[in-house]
Amino acid sequence: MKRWMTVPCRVPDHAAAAAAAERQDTLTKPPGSLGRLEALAIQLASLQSRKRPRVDRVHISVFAGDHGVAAEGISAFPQAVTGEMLRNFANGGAAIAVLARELGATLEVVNLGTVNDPGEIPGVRREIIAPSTANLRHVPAMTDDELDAAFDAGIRSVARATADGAELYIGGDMGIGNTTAASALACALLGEKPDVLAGPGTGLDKQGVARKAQVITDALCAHASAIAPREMLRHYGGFEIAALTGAFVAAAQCGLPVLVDGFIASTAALAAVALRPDARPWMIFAHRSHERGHGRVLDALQASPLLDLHMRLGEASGAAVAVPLLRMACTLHGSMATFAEAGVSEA
Ligand SMILES: Cc1cc2ncn([C@H]3O[C@H](COP(=O)(O)O)[C@@H](O)[C@H]3O)c2cc1C
Ligand SMILES: O=C(O)c1cccnc1
Repeated sequence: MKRWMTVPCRVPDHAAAAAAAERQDTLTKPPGSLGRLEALAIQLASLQSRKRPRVDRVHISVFAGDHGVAAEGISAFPQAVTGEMLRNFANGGAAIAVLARELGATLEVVNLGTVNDPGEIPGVRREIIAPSTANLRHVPAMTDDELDAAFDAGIRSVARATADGAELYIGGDMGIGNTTAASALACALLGEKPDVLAGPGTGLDKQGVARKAQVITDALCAHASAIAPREMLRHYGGFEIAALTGAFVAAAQCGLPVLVDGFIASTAALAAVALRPDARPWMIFAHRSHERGHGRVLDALQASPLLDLHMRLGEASGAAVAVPLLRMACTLHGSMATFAEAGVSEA
């Protein structure tokens, strides 16, 4: 285990949570009537160590990487799409680019290795590890060095977010074939069967999903010796998945709250919690993806996501859509009048 992984995560500020809870009960509403918005404001207060939390400054990092397992025909789309989407992120046409603009969030896109590499593009960071991971059906997806490089990419993105004064960190994924990698990783971490976790991804038909489940079954058999979470991540993961794992641990270590996106990001979060259980309090789960395995992963993390919009895109899009809810929770908490201020009678 590398040294950074041994650094403990910050402990949420329970006094700030208590102060925020106390303030909630003085606001002009029946106590508890704003439901989960109250809990969110209190949780953010404890994570930001502030009586009145804010999520004005949002940092979004989208990590892209290709997957050797794409050779097994487990995606409805060709592998070239990963590289092509990098241009679309940079040109502002991808879903997450539109949402980040709408939110006034910082969006950075990190190319960790794509077969159809677009080269230098303004607005895309090049942190190439290799053109692709290896085919996890037969061999480990990554070498030790590649895994560490992917972790580092995630850790560095958190450092940039912190330096930029971010109040919330969001991580996203782009990588054709990554629902297969994430499903395999989740199967390994949870001891679950492939047909419970494998879903259509970008739109496989029934036969395609059955093929995908078989590929994962073969992988679990080939890598039965990968027992420790780090080894599971190395054997089944991808560059972008490992970067997200590294980022989530790093964010928890430096006390930056994380809003977790869909199936891919949640599986990276599951790996992060397997590596460092004290990272879990720093995660807020944005939405329930329509991808089949997400429910099982959320259950394992004891997470109740904020939204269920049947989204199944990744790219951090589901997390971005949930940001306005966090902002409204903070604004209500910070700006509502108290009973005393408004001259309203209490119960
Ligand atoms: C145009 C396009 C944009 C995307 N943005 C995210 N994904 C998402 O879908 C892919 C995973 O699904 P699978 O495992 O079935 O390949 C990943 O790239 C993920 O980020 C996209 C997929 C496509 C096709
Ligand atoms: O929920 C996700 O993260 C997801 C689902 C399908 C395809 N790509 C990502």
